[in-house]
Amino acid sequence: MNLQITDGEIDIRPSVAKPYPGFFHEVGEERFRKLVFDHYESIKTSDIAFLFPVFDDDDFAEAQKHAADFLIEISGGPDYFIQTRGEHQMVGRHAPFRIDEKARKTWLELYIPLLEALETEGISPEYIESFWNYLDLFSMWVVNTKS
Ligand code: HEM
Repeated sequence: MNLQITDGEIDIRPSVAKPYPGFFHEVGEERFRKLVFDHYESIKTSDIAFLFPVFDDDDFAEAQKHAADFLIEISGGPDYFIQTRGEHQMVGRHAPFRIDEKARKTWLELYIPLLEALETEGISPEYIESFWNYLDLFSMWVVNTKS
């Protein structure tokens, strides 16, 4: 399975394909939520923890839920994010946070062991890769600060 991080550059926003719907269907909503939950848990002890509301359990749980709702929606699941948060506006929603290329790479790296675990659980590598490719490219959109 090929989970490589592409070098990004500030203000370069590539076109991005959504993950294959087969990824969400094969993983299932419960396991998908656990994936995003686990990613946020690993953020807590990472170099990018300072960007997130790690000192407020309720705010952190809300952030976790919003991220899962969004990724489920983008992966072909129910439109939870639009219903509760409105328009996606991901660039604007990330604008208050100083996100540089290094932070992006850390954010992505934290997904790698979690996605490798899905492969060992029997999820098709090509589905996992399609989700990864989405994260790899779309994460470039939210970089707003020079390293
Ligand atoms: C594919 C890439 C990404 C997606 C799909 C994504 C998605 C989201 C979503 C849906 C939210 C919640 C927005 C809201 O409900 O208002 C969010 C919040 C946030 N994201 Fe991202 N994100 C991505 C990449 C990143 C990266 C690379 C970083 C930083 C390294 C980052 C940092 C944050 C922060 C700090 C918040 C605010 C947390 C809070 O609610 O306090 N995101 N992201």
